[in-house]
Amino acid sequence: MDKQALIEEAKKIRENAYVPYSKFPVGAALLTKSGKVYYGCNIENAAYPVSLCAERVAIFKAISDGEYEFDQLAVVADTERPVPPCGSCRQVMSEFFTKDLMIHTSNLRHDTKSVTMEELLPFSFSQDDLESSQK
Ligand SMILES: O=c1ccn([C@H]2C[C@H](O)[C@@H](CO)O2)c(=O)[nH]1
Ligand SMILES: [Zn+2]
Repeated sequence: MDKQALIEEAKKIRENAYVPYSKFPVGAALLTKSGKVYYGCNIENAAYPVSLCAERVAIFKAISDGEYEFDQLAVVADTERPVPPCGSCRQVMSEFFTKDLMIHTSNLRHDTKSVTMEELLPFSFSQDDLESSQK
């Protein structure tokens, strides 16, 4: 599956978003190295901060299936510019994605900005930092 097809998948799953509060549906499609696609949409809650973004739903679904090898991620929302993932999602991505993994952010007009994990979250806190203090 190529980048454009993955963006289309993200656009489709966006329709399942549960967004009564923000009315801002987002879709994410995560391709594994084995060729499987994990889908995520944002799911909100009356207790606003409990809501989860589309990206994290897709990643957590994959991890809970025992999938850890990822190829690329697409994220789509109806924004003016390609939708930028939030900081919390960037941190979760950095836990599981290699620095060169491509993240394609897009809007409904298919304006797309593709960045690497390293570009999306440089100088990220990681397991290495924890380990370096556990001597
Ligand atoms: O990249 C993003 C940005 C925002 N949201 C969600 C969180 C919330 O449900 C709504 C408005 O912030 O959009 C995502 O799912 N992904
Ligand atoms: Zn997020």
